[in-house]
Amino acid sequence: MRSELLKDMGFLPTLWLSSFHLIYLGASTKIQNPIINFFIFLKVALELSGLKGTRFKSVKPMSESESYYPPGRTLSGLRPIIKCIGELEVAQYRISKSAWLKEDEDERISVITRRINDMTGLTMSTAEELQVVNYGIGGHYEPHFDFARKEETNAFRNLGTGNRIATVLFYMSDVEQGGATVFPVLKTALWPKKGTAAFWFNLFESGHGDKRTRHAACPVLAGSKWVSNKWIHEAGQEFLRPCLLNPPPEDLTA
Ligand SMILES: O=C(O)CCC(=O)C(=O)O
Ligand SMILES: [Fe+2]
Repeated sequence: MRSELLKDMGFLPTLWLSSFHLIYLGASTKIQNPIINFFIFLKVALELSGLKGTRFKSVKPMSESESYYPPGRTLSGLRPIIKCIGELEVAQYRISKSAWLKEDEDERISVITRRINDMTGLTMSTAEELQVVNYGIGGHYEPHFDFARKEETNAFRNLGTGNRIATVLFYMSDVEQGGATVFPVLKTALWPKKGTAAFWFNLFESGHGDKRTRHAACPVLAGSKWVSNKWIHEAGQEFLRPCLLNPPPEDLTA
């Protein structure tokens, strides 16, 4: 049925087959209509790409030194995360620049949020702000989970909205070489392509973290990589993605 529909739409089959990455993990999803959701997905992803270059109030330009390495430190062993708000954070696990874009800052951000709600069927009322990330050459993010694991009892506590139930990752640019998002357990690589996006549930319906969602951003070898993340939280999803009492197999949880 889907392929018949796509044939009628002419240009879509290639996009659907080669550019659109949608990962479904867990027993079920509330994405009922893949065709409609595909259009919304594509539209949001393209709109996001169009945001590049926009000046946002909360995003202060970085000085030359901030956009490189912290003064007085050597390259060895230091991997700074450079935040566009001008703060610099040194981390062992990633090199990137990031900014959080507020709803009320630009009409396009709230439109995008509404579309993410349309395409996932999940409420955005407890979601985090949109995070835009840029990786230069060598920029990467080591394997991690987006959700807080059992032992990380304090993570997201200040938000009061539970764990990160799902992730939407938009690719806002192509990358000349490198920069794939890899899911080692799933043996899956998503190659960044402007206007595409990935969606996955981080948590099972029981609320347990899904180990299979472990992922990493491979180093950018040539070019520059732009992505944005929308992290959707548990609170408010009770009737949209009802809980299951049965826990998943222990070896799948983290
Ligand atoms: O840049 C990517 O491909 C993945 C980013 C990511 O996993 C994250 O920001 O949590
Ligand atoms: Fe991630």
